[in-house]
Amino acid sequence: MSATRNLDALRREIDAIDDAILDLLNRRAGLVMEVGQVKTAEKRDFHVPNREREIYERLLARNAGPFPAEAVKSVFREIISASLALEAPMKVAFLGPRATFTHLATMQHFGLAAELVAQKSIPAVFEEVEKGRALYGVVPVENSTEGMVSHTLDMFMESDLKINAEILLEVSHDLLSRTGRLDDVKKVYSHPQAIAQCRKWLDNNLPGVPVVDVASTALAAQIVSEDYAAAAIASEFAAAQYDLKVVRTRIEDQVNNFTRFLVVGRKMAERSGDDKTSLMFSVKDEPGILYRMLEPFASRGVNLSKIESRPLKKKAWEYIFFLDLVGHITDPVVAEAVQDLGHYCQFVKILGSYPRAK
Ligand SMILES: O=C(O)C(=O)C[C@]1(C(=O)O)C=C[C@@H](O)C=C1
Repeated sequence: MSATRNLDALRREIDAIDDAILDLLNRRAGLVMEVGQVKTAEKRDFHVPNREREIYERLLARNAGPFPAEAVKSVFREIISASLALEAPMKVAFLGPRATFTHLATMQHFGLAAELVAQKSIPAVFEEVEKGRALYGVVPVENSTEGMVSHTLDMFMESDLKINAEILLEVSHDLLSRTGRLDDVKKVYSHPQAIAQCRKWLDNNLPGVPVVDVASTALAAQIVSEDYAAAAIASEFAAAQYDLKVVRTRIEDQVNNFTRFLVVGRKMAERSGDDKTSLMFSVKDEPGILYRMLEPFASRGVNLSKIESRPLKKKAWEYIFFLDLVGHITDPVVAEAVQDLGHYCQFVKILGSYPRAK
């Protein structure tokens, strides 16, 4: 006799476990609904990112496998997303159209039960949140295939929204078409940055085939859904959305291609213990100023993770700086350094302290 149990017996046991999981999920949902009533009575926020983080961290530390850590995170992200929707529906605006990488990043961060609303532009995403029609907005900020860093950074010059979180998404491009055959492709559509990221692959595999720039990878997929002789460079997710076949996967020239997105909201995020702070400022135009504006951070050992400059639109040759540092604005050394920086600046604006994405 074999030591392994037969398939029917194993499946019966799996069924019993699934029943127990489902019963527990419903018991959990009942408690969450009670939490919702308490929050309504006490006028508290329904969405509590710090509590969610605590749950993930506790479970990931507890998990001994073989169920993969990544799957623990995604299963519980959906459980919590659906639970929150039982308390109060949560609306999140993102830079659309649907099936862009921003859409993917938004789903990854908020789960599938949040109500995700596509917007036509970065200013429209900000406006939805400013007017209170959405609780959060998601926009690309760095190395993006959907939009430029500068558009998002410029928004903070006028807007008082705060950065609540950052999302890092590994961006991978597929070639998509109606037929799924490389020989049929007589034209390629995509966003200019996606095209740039797949340049070598295109030269080697589709030499001489015209490549057309469009506003987003999702729009490329939409166009191709009506043209049998064309292909789009877009995500695998766009293939499903626009009923396209995958001609080739992962056609980007560089692996490990990450795009960074920002989640903006009307309030400051709470401290998580491993945070980052973004700020913007403009300095007086005088000799040695660049050196002096970095000194308050260097002398206190505050780690700067990024600095960018943008021309001030109203005045030629004057610049605004965007700075990311490691730490929370309520950390004494960070607060002191920022206060010192203020002595050399026309203005300093804190854009938010938020958990560092891993
Ligand atoms: O603990 C809470 O405050 C809840 O609302 C419950 C819960 C959860 O499902 O665990 C749901 C949403 C919140 O963002 C955090 C946690």
